[in-house]
Amino acid sequence: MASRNQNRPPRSPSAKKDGIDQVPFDKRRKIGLGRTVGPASTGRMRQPFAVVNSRQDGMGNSDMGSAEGSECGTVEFTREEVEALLNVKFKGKQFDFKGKLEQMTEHIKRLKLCIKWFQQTEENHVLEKEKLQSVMESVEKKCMDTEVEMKSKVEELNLIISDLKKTVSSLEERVAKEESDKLDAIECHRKEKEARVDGEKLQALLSSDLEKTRQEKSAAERKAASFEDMYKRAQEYNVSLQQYNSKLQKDNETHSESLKRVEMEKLTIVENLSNLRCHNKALQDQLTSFKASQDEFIKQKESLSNELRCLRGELQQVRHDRDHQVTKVQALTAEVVKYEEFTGKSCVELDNLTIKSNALEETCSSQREQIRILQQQLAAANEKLKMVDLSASETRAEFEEQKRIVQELHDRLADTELQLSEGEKLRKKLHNTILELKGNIRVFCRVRPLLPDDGVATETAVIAYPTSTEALGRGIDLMQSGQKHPFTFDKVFTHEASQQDVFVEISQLVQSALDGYKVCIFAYGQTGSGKTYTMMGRPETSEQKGLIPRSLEQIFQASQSLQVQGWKYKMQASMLEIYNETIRDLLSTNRSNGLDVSRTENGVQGKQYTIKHDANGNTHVSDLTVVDVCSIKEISSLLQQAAKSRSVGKTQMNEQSSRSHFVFTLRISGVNESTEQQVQGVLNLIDLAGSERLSKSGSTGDRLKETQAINKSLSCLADVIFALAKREDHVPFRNSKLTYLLQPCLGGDSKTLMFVNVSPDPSSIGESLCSLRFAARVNACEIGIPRRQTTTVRPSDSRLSYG
Ligand SMILES: Nc1ncnc2c1ncn2[C@@H]1O[C@H](COP(=O)(O)OP(=O)(O)OP(=O)(O)O)[C@@H](O)[C@H]1O
Repeated sequence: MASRNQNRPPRSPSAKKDGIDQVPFDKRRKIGLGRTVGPASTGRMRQPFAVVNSRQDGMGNSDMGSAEGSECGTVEFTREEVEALLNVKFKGKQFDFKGKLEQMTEHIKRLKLCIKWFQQTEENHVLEKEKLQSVMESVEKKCMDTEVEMKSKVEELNLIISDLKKTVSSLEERVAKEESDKLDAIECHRKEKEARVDGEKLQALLSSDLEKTRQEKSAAERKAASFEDMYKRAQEYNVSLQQYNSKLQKDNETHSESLKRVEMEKLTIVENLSNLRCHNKALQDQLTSFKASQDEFIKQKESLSNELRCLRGELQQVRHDRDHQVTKVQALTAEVVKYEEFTGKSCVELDNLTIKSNALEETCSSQREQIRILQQQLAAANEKLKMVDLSASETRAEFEEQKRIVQELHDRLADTELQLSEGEKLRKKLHNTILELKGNIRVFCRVRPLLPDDGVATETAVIAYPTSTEALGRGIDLMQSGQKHPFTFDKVFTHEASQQDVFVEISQLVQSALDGYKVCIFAYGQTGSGKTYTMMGRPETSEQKGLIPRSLEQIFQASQSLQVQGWKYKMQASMLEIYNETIRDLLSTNRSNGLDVSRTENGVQGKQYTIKHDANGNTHVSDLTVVDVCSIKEISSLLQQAAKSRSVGKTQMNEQSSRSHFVFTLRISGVNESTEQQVQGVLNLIDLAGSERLSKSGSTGDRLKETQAINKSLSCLADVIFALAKREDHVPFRNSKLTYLLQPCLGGDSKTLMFVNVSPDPSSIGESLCSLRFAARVNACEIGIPRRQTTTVRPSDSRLSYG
């Protein structure tokens, strides 16, 4: 025991003053729940062992002796030396305790040196890492800046390029459009010209036709005039012929009268015929001549009539011709008018087209000018683009260079990270070794938020969290009457920490229950500090579920995913509470008035449960209901049943949930049929009753009895912790049901974690200080070495059973 005490770190005077067994920061920082299983880890601290050095002469007087003399920090260890140091075996005769003690002292000194060296190396590593990270960050920042700048430049350029491309394409489109317009206009112009020429030709033709027609018209008019003259003359001639005819008829009448007279005369003459025969003959001759002249006149008349008829026909023809010519003239006149109109229209159209053509020519020339300007602009833009390309390629080259540097730094960082991870592995191994040598219990502190019932403004906060690097996330300062009480734990959760945040920190611990470790998590703190909230929470809401439901969910999920590796798990759950130093089975189906009952020959009586620990450190409570569970659903219903059992007890006996200690136990047995491995883990999740000062509680009667029972069991817990901390020969585990139940967790080979729950309410500062002091003591307490329960089974023996 004396030699173990030499290994312990010196206590700070302030810690002593506070009555706290404080462990220095650096040492505690490495404290964790390692799970190294090997020849070294399976050995217990209390077992005798021999020292064997890596570069040794068999008695440990090796090169490491050089390290031994210089504690100032110039000593260095190689990996082999460290491993040799971790795997030392002490030599000597069986009962040469003195020799062995010396060897152990030597070995412990070397271990200290090694730990010191490692701490320095680790600090150096951390410093180097930080340096590298800062360099890396600055370079990455620079690089990112450059990248961002580049990106923005490239984007800008891309924008300019796209703008220019758009402009060019739009201009090209416009040019093409203008060209096509121009071509259309030219085509139109050409067509118009052709139409104009055709029109002109047509006009000329029409003009000549018109001229011809005019000539024809004038000829026709002349002809018509001549025909009219002729008609007039023919009419006149007709009139004269009619006059002549009437004259001839008159003459004929006169001649007839003359003939009559002649005949009369003939008669006279006949009378005077003879006389006148001659005369008659002459007269007859005269008559014949007259007849001949009459025939001739008749003939002449007939020929004149024929001529008149002809002339009339001719006149008719001329009239007809004239009418025809007049209609023709009229048609020609209309045609002339039409042509004149058409020619006028064509002229207007031609003028319009000429104007349009002129306008188009003007547009063409202006567009030609515009195209020229745009081409100039394009050339300038191309020039600019070239420049920009040049600068972009320069920037790209710079970027590539930066990228290369970043890559180099990445590589260096990866190397360093590799080194660090190697170091981390070594650190973990050393840490586990330290933990195993020290057998510490981990302590997490959780501060609940201020509740409306606290009735205190946040300004009067009495809890602060130090922000120094060494205490960040691990320190908590309690202010009481202007005095600061600093505490450091493995982890401190502020009032802002969620249930998930808390669970993340313990999930590894829960996982190790599946790996065959005994795991115990319990919550300690004054009434109303948040123990039940932390352990159970509100299982019905996913965000406020506590550690118990979350742990069980994880256990079932992990056990299922391990099935692919050949693992088969069997789980058994039990739940009990310790109320007034009495164990109560919360899953018992025979409950009466909140008490478990059993029927005996003498009638019904309360069950007496006894706690037993076997050689493997497994705890058994006689007659306790143990239920096989296969799913989280089953466990949830059991938890509900337990909650009901507790609440029944509460109602009947006017107790509060905090008036009893709640213990949930899950036994996990795993068999791997392929590797023939067997593990047995236990997960104990405990919600302790709330500590309360009698003076403050003002309890009386049953309530006073409960408070006294709680305080007694908690003070028994404190006694056990203090005895363990002082490494006393006798640890009073049996003084209370709670401590006896927790014996394997506190003094055995469990991985144990204590939550100390603290209320931020200033009126609770006294209790908070007590809780924190107690927790600090627990933190400094050395318990057994976590040991994994694993065996290799014969395939036929793979069925598990509990005693
Ligand atoms: N972290 C937290 N966030 C929000 N509310 C909390 C938190 N911790 C505790 N509370 C609330 O504080 C109140 C007291 O918490 P809880 O019942 O868990 O305390 P307790 O320590 O178990 O008390 P007791 O010892 O009397 O059982 C409850 O209303 C709970 O919801």
